[in-house]
Amino acid sequence: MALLDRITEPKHLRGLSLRELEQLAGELRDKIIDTCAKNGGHVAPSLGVVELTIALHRVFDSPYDKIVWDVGHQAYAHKILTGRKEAFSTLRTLGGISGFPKRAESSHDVFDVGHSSTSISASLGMAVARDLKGARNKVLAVIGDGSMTGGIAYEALNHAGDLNKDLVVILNDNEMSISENVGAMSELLSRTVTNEFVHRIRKDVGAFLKALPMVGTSALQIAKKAEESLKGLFTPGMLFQAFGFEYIGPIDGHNIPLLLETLENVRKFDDAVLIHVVTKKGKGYPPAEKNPSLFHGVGPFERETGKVLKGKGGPASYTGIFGETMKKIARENEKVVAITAAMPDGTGLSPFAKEFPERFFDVGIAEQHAITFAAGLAAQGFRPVVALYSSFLQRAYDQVFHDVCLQNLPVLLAIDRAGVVGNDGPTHHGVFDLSYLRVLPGLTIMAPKDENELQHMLQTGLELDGPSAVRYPRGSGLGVPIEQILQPLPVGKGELLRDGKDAAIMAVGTMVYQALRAAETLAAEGIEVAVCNARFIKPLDRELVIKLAAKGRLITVEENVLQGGFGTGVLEVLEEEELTETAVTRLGYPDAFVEQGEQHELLARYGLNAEGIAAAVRKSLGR
Ligand SMILES: Cc1ncc(C[n+]2csc(CCOP(=O)(O)OP(=O)(O)O)c2C)c(N)n1
Ligand SMILES: CC(=O)[C@@H](O)[C@H](O)COP(=O)(O)O
Ligand SMILES: [Mg+2]
Repeated sequence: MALLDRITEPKHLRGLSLRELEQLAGELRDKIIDTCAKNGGHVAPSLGVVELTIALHRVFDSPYDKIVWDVGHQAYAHKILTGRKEAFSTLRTLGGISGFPKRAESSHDVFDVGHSSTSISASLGMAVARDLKGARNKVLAVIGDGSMTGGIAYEALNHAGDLNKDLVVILNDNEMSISENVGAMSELLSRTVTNEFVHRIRKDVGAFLKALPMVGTSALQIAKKAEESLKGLFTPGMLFQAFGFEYIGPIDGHNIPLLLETLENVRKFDDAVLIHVVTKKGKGYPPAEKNPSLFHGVGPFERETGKVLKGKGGPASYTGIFGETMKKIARENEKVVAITAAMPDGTGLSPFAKEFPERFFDVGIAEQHAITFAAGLAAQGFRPVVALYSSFLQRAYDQVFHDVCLQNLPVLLAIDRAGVVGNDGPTHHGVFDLSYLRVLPGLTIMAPKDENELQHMLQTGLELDGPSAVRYPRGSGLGVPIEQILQPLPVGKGELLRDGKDAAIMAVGTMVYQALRAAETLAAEGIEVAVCNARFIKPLDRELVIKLAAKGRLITVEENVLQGGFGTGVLEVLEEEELTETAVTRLGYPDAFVEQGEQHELLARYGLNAEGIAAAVRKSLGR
């Protein structure tokens, strides 16, 4: 019988020998690789923390002790060890278990995640709650080096240093974000990890600590002294000590005995402690070790070779076209600069970075800074393009309002992953941006019907005097021809793609071709429907709205929540024009968080495909 079959709760780990724990690590890796080969998933982050997860669950008493995972994309071993071994085969699928910790899924998932750098704040809150309740449980945050580039992590450290709570922060340092990690902090960490001198001293201190049968404050004091003895070097230890944390490390995060010993010791402290653990991203699966960026988050792949099964050969992705267009534009306009928040590959900017290294900026997982940094550049005459995922842009809402729109600065927001993203689920779906951006005065908002229009919209945004946003979806374009000359579009004008007397569909972005397909189906049934591509969510083409409203039945379609989105904008125009006779049906996402699943499954579920749109038109006509 596999060892894993004996572990239905973390407490079962306590009966295992060291050799068995190591065998268990192998079995966990096997299960993670097997499942992800079928379902896709965050393979490399999860493989890197298998030993750490075993050690955490062996030493601490989850869920009484609270383990807070940052981002949560590395928590697969945690899921398997906490009663979800069978359910793990449903990972990331519609109706299956989430790829991230989720409180609704298990009492061992103590905080919902998906966005980065929240773990120290959340665990500090839990530590304060514990003390207010007079409880004695431990609280642990596990945060990656990439997530330590996010400002909220330092806000939390700053606060924690002030409160001095019993709190453990485990810094899982694999020297990688999704791509290579960036920034001065990352350099400081890796300097320490690779510095021979520091290693030697720490080894000596480690041996000394082992020789003494002591725990608690005295051991910490020695660790502190060791840190202080590193004269002339500024170390992460000094930084974290300045924040009021005791610092332990760096230690090998794949060495189970060392992890157990360290965690056992730390369990007895009641101060704020940071343990710096060094791991290898993708550990134990050669394709992932060799290419940790690809295997950070990957679709289904062939287990034996690591070959990714789909994604090659079809139409270019919107992301790819965005990256290509950026290069084209930058060759013509030297004021154009590109900014990403730790997603150079995900946003398609890596080729731009290669061609224009001085005009490309990866700011780390720092969306707020990315926007204000862009505003500074724009204030000095540059044309910054900030490429962010829709869901992550939410982090920087005040910066878009205060630093960009209020000053009418010409920053272009390239909003990728707008609409449903698929298996990452509700933390990552980009279904709110039209609503939260539409309320900002002076912001021009566009959504292309296809990848060719995307490039023209980027050109349009860059020719405006004020701020603009272009939102486009995850995945392949439609395979339409890509025009070589970039044409700015007339601002605030939609295009009528098809006329029809019975009703009109006003669609934006990904919904335009679906609307056209719906109109074709309806035409075969004798229903004649007009279809327009709105192109601009703001400013809306009022003339077009008025013209189409005259047909008596208007159907708006968007890949956004209905509250405050494109359809709401159309209703506002009708109200302002007193065209209250027109029957309006709005299609979009409801006032609820959209679950995980394949994009096409989710679109079908919410009626946002040709069939759903056709059904809505029939209903509106009473057929
Ligand atoms: C606010 C936010 N921005 C961007 C991301 C995308 N993202 C997910 S994981 C990750 C890298 C995290 O690196 P690290 O914390 O070191 O974890 P590792 O994957 O290396 O284990 C990024 C940029 C995110 N989840 N949240
Ligand atoms: C965990 C995380 O936030 C990212 O890894 C995300 O899963 C990437 O998504 P894409 O695959 O859409 O780039
Ligand atoms: Mg990392």
